Amino acid sequence: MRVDVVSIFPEYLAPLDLSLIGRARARGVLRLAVHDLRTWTHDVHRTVDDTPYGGGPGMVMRPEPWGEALDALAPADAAPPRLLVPSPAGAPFSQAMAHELAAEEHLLFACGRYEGIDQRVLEHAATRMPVTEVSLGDYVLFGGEVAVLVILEAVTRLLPGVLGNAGSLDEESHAHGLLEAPVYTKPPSWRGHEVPEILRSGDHGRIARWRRDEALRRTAARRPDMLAALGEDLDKKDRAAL
Ligand SMILES: Nc1c(O)cccc1[N+](=O)[O-]
Repeated sequence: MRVDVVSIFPEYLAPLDLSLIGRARARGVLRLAVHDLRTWTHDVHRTVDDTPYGGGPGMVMRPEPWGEALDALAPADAAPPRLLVPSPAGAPFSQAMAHELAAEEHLLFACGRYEGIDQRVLEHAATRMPVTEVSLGDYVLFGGEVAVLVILEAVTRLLPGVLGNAGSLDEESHAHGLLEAPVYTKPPSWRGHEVPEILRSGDHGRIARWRRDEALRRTAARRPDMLAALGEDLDKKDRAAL
C-alpha cells in the first residue's frame, strides 16, 4: 500500500517511523511519504491560509497550494488514490472503514488546519478521485494530523504480515461487533485479585464460551448500541448470558 500525507506540520507524523508501522515501512508492506504543503507555495512567506469569505474567526487554507499538491501526488495519468480528509464534519471512522481502507492501493491524506481547507479543493478533487471526509469523533482538534496517526495505525495493522500473530485480529474489540473480553496473565493471584478459574482450567471450549459471555456482558453495559446492531445475530446461548 502506498500512503501520502500532506501537512503543514510534517514533523507531527514522525511517530509513523516507530514500532509496527515503522517495521511495515522497512519491509515495504507500507510505502509512506509525508509532504510539507508549503512545498507547493511560491511566495516568500510560503503562505497557506487567508481570511474567510463571509467573515468570521480564524483563517482558511488557500486552494492553490492544495491543488498543486494533489496534482503532484495524484497525477491524471496514474490510478487515482482515495483522498481522505480528517474533519469534524466527516463520516465516523470505524473498524469497518479501517478494513475498507486496508484494501486500497493508494491513500492520500490531506491534513487541514485553521478553520479548514477551502471547500473547492475537495470539490475539484472529487472530479478525479474518491474523496472521504472522515471524523474520529465529536470533538475539536487543532488539525488532521493526529487523526491520520490513528487511522493509519488502525489500517496498517490489518495489512497482511504486519501483525506477528494475525489471530489476534479475531478476538479484539469490534472484530465481530462486540467489545473484547477482559484479559489476564501471571501471577494467578495479585493483591488479592484472582484470575478467573475458568481461564486456568485448560478447557478451551468453556474458555471460549466464557470469553464470549464476558464480551456480551461488557458490550451490553458499555455499548448497548453495538449490541442492538447485532440484533438477530445473537443465538440462544448469547441471550442467556445477558
Ligand atoms: N475532530 C477533528 C478536528 O477538529 C479536526 C480534524 C479532524 C478531526 N477528526 O478527525 O475528528
